[in-house]
Amino acid sequence: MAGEAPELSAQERAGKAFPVSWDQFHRDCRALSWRLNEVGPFHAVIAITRGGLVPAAIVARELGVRVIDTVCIASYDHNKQGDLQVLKGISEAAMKLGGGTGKGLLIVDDLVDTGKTGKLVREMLPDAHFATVYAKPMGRPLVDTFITEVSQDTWIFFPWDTALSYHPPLRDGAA
Ligand SMILES: O=P(O)(O)OC[C@H]1O[C@H](OP(=O)(O)OP(=O)(O)O)[C@H](O)[C@@H]1O
Ligand SMILES: Nc1nc2[nH]cnc2c(=O)[nH]1
Ligand SMILES: [Mg+2]
Repeated sequence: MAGEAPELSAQERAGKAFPVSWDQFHRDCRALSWRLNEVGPFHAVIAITRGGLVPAAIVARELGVRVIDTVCIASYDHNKQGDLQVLKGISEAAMKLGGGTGKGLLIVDDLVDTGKTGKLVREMLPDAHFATVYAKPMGRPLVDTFITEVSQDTWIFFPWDTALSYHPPLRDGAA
């Protein structure tokens, strides 16, 4: 049939799936906190929304940090990456705590993929420490601390985006 092939989403292009349960995510965030405890103390945590909110809450709890700010960035519309849009910047109060360059601040996100989101936030806070739970090779050089590396052709499914559902058996007719 004539016509263009439908554009593949980032998730379809990735091919491999890496589903993460709440338990696993919590364990990985605790492991991240252990590593960050060697680096801190931090004056404040800056969560890159929305995915960074969940690890930021866990890490802030473990490290005893009570000042939490957000930088709100939209890039993936479901699973296609578009232009980055900063919907809310870092607050004046958090900027002040980081001396204008982010020194002593901890940026937290769930993952780096292409690194575009992380690069943008690093430009806002060049002296901050940037931590993610997961990292793909393209974004990895931007991150100071992370827990698990997954291949570039893997799509990570977070527990807040998924639900338990029926899975058919491997062998046809075995159901
Ligand atoms: O390294 P990159 O290729 O820039 O991708 C990484 C970003 O993509 C996801 O956020 P998304 O834009 O999907 O928004 P969300 O956090 O609101 O889900 C993820 O939470 C990271 O912030
Ligand atoms: N959930 C999810 N969001 C992403 N945004 C960019 N890469 C990913 C990924 O692997 N999983
Ligand atoms: Mg995000």
